[in-house]
Amino acid sequence: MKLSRGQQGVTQLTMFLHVFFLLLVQAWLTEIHEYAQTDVVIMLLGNKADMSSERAIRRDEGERLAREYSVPFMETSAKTGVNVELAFTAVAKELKHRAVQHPNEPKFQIHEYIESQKEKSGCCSYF
Ligand SMILES: Nc1nc2c(ncn2[C@@H]2O[C@H](COP(=O)(O)OP(=O)(O)OP(=O)(O)O)[C@@H](O)[C@H]2O)c(=O)[nH]1
Repeated sequence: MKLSRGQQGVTQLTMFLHVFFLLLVQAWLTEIHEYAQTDVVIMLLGNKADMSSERAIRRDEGERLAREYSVPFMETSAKTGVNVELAFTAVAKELKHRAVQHPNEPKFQIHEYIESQKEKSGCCSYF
C-alpha cells in the first residue's frame, strides 16, 4: 500500500510522539527514583483506557516500563472511571500501613491489592 505524503507525515509524527512519550515516562520515573524521598509511593497509570485504539503508549509498553522500574501499573479512564478510585485507594492504603504498621501485622502488598481489586473490563495492572 502506498501512502500519500500527508499520510506519511501523520505516521512519522505518530511514531515520533510514541518514542517521545516513552522517553518522557522513563525520564520521569528515573527522576523520581533519583530525587524523591526513598519512601515515596510511585504508581504508573495509563489513562484514557477507553480510547484504546488512539493511545500513545500501548498497555504492554506500560507494563514493561512498570516492570523495569518496579512500580505498579494500571490502566485507568477518567471518562468511564475505571480503576480511578482504586489508584487512589491503593496509594492511601500503602501510606496508612507504612504510618501505622504493627510488628505482627503482615506487610501491605500494594501489587497484590491492585491485582485483587482492579476492574477486569479490558483493563489491567502489572507488577
Ligand atoms: N476519553 C477520555 N478523555 C480523557 C480522559 N482523561 C482526560 N480526557 C480528556 O482529554 C483532554 C485532555 O485532558 P487533560 O486532563 O487536560 O490532560 P492533558 O495532560 O493536559 O492532555 P493530554 O495530553 O491529552 O492527556 C480533555 O478533553 C479531557 O476531558 C480519559 O480517561 N478518557
